[in-house]
Amino acid sequence: MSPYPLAVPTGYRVGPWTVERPLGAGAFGSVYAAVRDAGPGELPPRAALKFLPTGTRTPRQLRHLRDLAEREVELLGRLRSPRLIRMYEALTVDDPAHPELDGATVLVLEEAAESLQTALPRLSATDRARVLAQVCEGLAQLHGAGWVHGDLKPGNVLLMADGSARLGDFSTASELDGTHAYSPAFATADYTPPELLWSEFGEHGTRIRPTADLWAFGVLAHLVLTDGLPLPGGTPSARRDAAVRYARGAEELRLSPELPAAWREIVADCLSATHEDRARRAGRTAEPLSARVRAAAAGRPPRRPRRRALAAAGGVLALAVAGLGVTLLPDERPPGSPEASGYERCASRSVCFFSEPEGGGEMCAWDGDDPDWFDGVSDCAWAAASSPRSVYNNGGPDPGGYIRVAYFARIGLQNRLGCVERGDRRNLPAEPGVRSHTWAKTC
Ligand SMILES: Nc1ncnc2c1ncn2[C@@H]1O[C@H](COP(=O)(O)OP(=O)(O)OP(=O)(O)O)[C@@H](O)[C@H]1O
Repeated sequence: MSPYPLAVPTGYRVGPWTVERPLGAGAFGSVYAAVRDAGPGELPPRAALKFLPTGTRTPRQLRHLRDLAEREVELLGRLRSPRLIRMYEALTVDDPAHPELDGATVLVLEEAAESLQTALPRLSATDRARVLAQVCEGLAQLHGAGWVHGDLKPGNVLLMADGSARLGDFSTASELDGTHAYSPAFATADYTPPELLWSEFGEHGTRIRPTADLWAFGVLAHLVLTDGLPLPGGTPSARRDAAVRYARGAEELRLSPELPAAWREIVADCLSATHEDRARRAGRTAEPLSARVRAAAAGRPPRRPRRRALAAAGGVLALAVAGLGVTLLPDERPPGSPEASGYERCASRSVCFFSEPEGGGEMCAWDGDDPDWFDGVSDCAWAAASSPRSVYNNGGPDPGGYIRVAYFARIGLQNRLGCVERGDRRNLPAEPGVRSHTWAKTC
C-alpha cells in the first residue's frame, strides 16, 4: 500500500500545475512537487501541492477532512508572515475519470527542500540552534496574529533551499476566541501538553491555548538539541504515562545532560507541567520566549532575570521573587537601601525605569531582557498607564559586552525608541510608552 493517503501519478495536472514527484506525506495530506506551465504570471514556477482527500471517504471522515482543509486554507489565506509557509492558491480537483482524486482539495504551497524530520541528522549544532530560533519566531508570529498551531513537531517544520525554517501544516491550527481556541485535537501525543492528554473533546473540538505550542516547542528543542525526547519511555503510550506521572507530581522532569546550559532553563520553562506555570515561566505566547531563544541560539548568556522586576511604590521596596520558580543567588543583593531615593534606588547590575523625571515616582527594574513589559518576564503595571519619564542603566560589566540597554515602543523589541549607555541616567520624553527592552552591545 502506498504510504501516501492519496497517490497522485507523475505528470498529473491540476489547474496550471503538473505533478513532478512526491515530497512527503502525513496522516491526511500527500505532498508533491509540481511545476507550472500556464496560469497567472504572479504564481511561481514551482510549488508543493498538498492533496487532501476531501472527495472520497465516508461522510464522517469527510466532515473531519473538510474541517482540516478549511482551517489550513483559512489561516494561510489570511496570514502572511516570513516564518510561515506561504499558500499561493487552493484548488479542487474536478476529475470524475479518477474517482480517488475527484473532489480532493489541493493547497498550492511554497516549496520547501525538506522537513526538519528528515534533515535533522545532517544538521550541525549551530544550524540546529538557528532552526529552533526561527521556529520560535514563527510561533511568535502565529500567536501574535491570534492563532495556535496545535501540532508542532519536526515533520511540520519545513526547511527552505537556503536552510531557513518555516512552520507548515496548519490543518490543526485554530484562531483564538478570547484566551482559547478550538482544535480538532489531532496533535501528536509526544508533543501534547499534559493538560490536553485528558482533556475533553467538545462540540467544537479541544480547547487549547498558545501555551500548548510552548510545551511542543520544549519537546522539539530537547529533541533537536539532544536527539532524544524529554520524557522517558520506549513507546508513545509509555511516554504519555510518564507525562501524566510528571503532571501529577509523581515524577520529576529529567532533562538530558547533553542539553546545552544556555537552553536548559528555556526547555524546562516550556515543559512546565501546567498551563499556569508555563504561562508564568515561559510566557502566555511564544512572543516573550522568542528573545530568550534567539539569545541562546546566538550563544549569548541567557538574559532572563534571575529575579522578577523589582517594583518600588511610594518608597517601599518589594522583592517580588515568589512564584517564578526563581531563586535569589547568594551574591545578589536587594536594590539600593530602603532609605535610598531617586536614581539611587536602582540596584547595581540593573536597568531601572521610573515613572517620574530624575528617578522619581515608581520604579521597575530588571537585570535581564524583557520582550513584553506587561506580559513577559514581569509586569511593570504602572507603565501600562504612563510612559517612563527617566531611566538609569546601572548595569555591571558583562563578558559578552551586553552593557547598554535599548528600549522599544512595541513588544518583541520592535520600534526602537532609544538606548542608554552603562552608567547613564537621564530623563525621557513623555511619549510614546516603552513596551520592551534588551541589553545590547552597541547603542
Ligand atoms: N510546502 C512543502 N514543501 C515541501 N515539502 C512539504 C511541504 N509541505 C509538506 N511537505 C512534506 O509533506 C509532509 C506531510 O505534510 P503535512 O504535515 O502538511 O501533512 P499532514 O497530513 O497534514 O500531516 P500530519 O500527519 O502532521 O497531520 C511533511 O512532513 C513534509 O515532509
